[in-house]
Amino acid sequence: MIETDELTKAYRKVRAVDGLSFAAQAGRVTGFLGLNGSGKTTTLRMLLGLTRPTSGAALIDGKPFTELSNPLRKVGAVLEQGISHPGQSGRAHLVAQAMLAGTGKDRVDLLLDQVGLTDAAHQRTGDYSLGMRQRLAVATALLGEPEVLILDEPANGLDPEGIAWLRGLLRAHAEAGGTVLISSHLLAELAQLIDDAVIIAHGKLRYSGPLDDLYGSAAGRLRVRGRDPQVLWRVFEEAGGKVGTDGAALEVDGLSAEDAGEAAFAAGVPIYELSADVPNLELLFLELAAGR
Ligand SMILES: Nc1ncnc2c1ncn2[C@@H]1O[C@H](COP(=O)(O)OP(=O)(O)OP(=O)(O)O)[C@@H](O)[C@H]1O
Repeated sequence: MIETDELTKAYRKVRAVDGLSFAAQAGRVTGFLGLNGSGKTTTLRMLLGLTRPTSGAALIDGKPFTELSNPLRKVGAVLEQGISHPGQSGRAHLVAQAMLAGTGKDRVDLLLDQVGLTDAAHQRTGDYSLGMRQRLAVATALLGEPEVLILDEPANGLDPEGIAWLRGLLRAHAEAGGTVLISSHLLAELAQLIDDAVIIAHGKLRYSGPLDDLYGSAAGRLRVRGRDPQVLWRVFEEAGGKVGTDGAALEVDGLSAEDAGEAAFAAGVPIYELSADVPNLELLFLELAAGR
């Protein structure tokens, strides 16, 4: 499990991270979301012991990274891409990283296969596409068979096939009991990958919880047409809805389609049309992430 408690990092002029408390649970894939400059990388760096917190705690299984007995085996991380030497092949890069981490070279070919780079194993990483570099970075993070994965913007540069691959990999890792924390500045990029979302703005927590609950809170507006709009207007308001009209149909906020249908049925008014807008998750994310 990954946990932060009132985590704060103050630079001279900015509080990059400001009293941030959240947890990423084992067995779940957690998205760490915020606009550019909201403090994501600073938080991940504190979790990885690369930046010292001004106050508060950044913990992995209850301990700061620097106090873990075997940190490279416990935590695999992708912080920025482009860490490999451009003249080195993907395979040579992984072999060198395995030596550095003391994990042995046995898993290198298996990992190349797992991230879909077997055919490009001997190609110079300088010639890799952005998506291939992301795959290599993920392979590097997996070298020590870590329980915890921390990935900064791993979906950046991946095409739909790459996203599907990443989803499968992260899902398998979580299902095996691992903890996954991945950051992005786009909710849409992570929507298919994550179970839980942590959203920050200006270093402060704005949302933490299941992605489904976020969808729930973004319940769409209903559009209703029926035989007697005036009666419907009244019964929807009595049921707790906020009612308006676009001239052709009633527009109802704050009621589920089920509640609206039942209320109309109870009032004896036939319904001709009842539809719900798809919740605009990106809009909701932008509102939360803007931190207003
Ligand atoms: N070493 C530093 N010295 C001074 N200010 C810093 C330092 N590192 C980060 N900051 C500031 O802290 C804030 C948060 O930066 P951070 O890189 O953590 O955000 P981010 O959410 O990861 O953004 P991005 O998605 O652009 O990487 C920014 O205002 C940044 O300018």
